[in-house]
Amino acid sequence: MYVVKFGGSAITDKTKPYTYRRGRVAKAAAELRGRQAVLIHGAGSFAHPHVKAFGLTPLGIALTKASLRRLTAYVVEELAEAGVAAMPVEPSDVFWGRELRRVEVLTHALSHGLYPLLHGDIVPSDGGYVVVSGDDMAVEVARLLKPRAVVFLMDVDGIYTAPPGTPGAERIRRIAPGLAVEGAGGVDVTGGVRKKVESGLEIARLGIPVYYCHIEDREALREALDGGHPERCTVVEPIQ
Ligand SMILES: Nc1ncnc2c1ncn2[C@@H]1O[C@H](COP(=O)(O)OP(=O)(O)OP(=O)(O)O)[C@@H](O)[C@H]1O
Ligand SMILES: C=C(C)CCOP(=O)(O)O
Repeated sequence: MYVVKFGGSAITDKTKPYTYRRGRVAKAAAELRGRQAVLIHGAGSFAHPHVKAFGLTPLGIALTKASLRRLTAYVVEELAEAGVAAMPVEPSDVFWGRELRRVEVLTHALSHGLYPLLHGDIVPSDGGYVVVSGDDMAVEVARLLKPRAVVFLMDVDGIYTAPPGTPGAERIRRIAPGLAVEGAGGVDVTGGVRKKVESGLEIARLGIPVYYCHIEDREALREALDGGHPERCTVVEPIQ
């Protein structure tokens, strides 16, 4: 069993509200057929701009949820066309803050041949409502279900020392504890690449390998899922 997160930067254009990048999920889905996986999609330009503009006000929450439902529908339809039957799981039904309280909803779907699909969202918590990133969800699902690997699919081929394309930015092959990087794609309210690296290290501390790969690089994804060492992804080796 695997956990795969389709990053918001990979499936939407985070510089323009509501821009779904059709075709990208399908490419990755081709490598998921025949394997068990919990899927997560990022919020991208369907939710980060709402949270930034309206915060966690009642109207902000309502608008964010509405636009995430649209994005989830696009992802589920595209997965289905590619032969991957996803079961969208409403995060606020199973999470309380960062805690996944109803993991059986995911395992039930897996045992019925479905791919449970979560997404970064606003969920209830002790203090009211909080934003929980899909990256945090990947950590929590990994903690409870101990997948063989966790893969973060991005619109770049891994984690860089500085925003890709800036002078001197280099791709990091292996992430070691203590690494601090900054950056994000477009509008982002959940910590961008720093959060993604922190989440990867948390997962590696559970003894699970983590890969950051380009969503369009099918070969690299296949290698990661097969337990290989894809040259074209950034890797976090399990920390024992
Ligand atoms: N140091 C860096 N390493 C890798 N990517 C970076 C870096 N700095 C900026 N980026 C940009 O960050 C984006 C990926 O991070 P982001 O936080 O947007 O993740 P995501 O998971 O794809 O999005 P979401 O949070 O919406 O799910 C890419 O568009 C990439 O170009
Ligand atoms: C902005 C919201 C509501 C969730 C963010 O989730 P992410 O895109 O996975 O970081």
